[in-house]
Amino acid sequence: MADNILLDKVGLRLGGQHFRFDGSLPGGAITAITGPSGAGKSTLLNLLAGFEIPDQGRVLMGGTDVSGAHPSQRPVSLVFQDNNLFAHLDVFTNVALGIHPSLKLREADRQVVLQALQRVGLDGFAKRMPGTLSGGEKQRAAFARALVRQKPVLLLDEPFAALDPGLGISMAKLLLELHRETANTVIIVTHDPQEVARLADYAVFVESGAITLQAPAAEFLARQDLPALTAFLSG
Ligand SMILES: Nc1ncnc2c1ncn2[C@@H]1O[C@H](COP(=O)(O)OP(=O)(O)OP(=O)(O)O)[C@@H](O)[C@H]1O
Repeated sequence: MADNILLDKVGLRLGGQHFRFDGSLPGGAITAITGPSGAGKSTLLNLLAGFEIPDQGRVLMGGTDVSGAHPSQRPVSLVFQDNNLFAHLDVFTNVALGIHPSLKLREADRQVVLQALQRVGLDGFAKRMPGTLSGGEKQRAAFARALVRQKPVLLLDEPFAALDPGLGISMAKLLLELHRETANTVIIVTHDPQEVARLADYAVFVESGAITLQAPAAEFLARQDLPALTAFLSG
């Protein structure tokens, strides 16, 4: 299950921006990606998800080169800050899309969806439409869909940023619980140093389109030699 991720001299140009990512993210751990606004955190996640394809270098997951692979062919599931759900489909269907994009579900699949909803505390929400859910409930539904996909790598782009702090903390707890059960590889982009402390085993700092530090979370949070990191940590 534990897929480590290797960014092997990945180069990408987007408009006037040039990104160069070189590093490795440990399998089976929670890695936080942090850094100043506009540094390239989402771009790094998009390279992992397959929404961006490198101009140079390679992306490896569990030893397999996925550099040119379509998002659906990668061992990843995704949870973003918002826009995770299709507004015209009920919660059950949104989650079921994680199993089969065609929605051809067997009875066993239906049970898996219902169990995932129960797991994230959305028992009884199957028929609700996304527009009737709170922000936290929408995020729970997105987690349920990521759960049923059962992919070894979970990518999250600021999944709690739009939630109020209390809800963000309870969602982070849910993420930790799910991670302990599955021992999957979790990569989470966050602006919040407290979230790094709360969640991450390992952390990566991105500055001006490159990784400038990668370290175990405790070491990362104690580093005082990178001015941009010091600024980030002091909020
Ligand atoms: N498709 C694109 N074309 C041109 N420039 C882009 C494109 N995508 C991203 N950029 C630029 O690349 C830089 C990095 O963007 P990215 O979204 O990865 O940063 P970020 O670290 O996630 O920022 P934030 O914390 O503000 O979300 C930004 O300056 C952005 O404007």
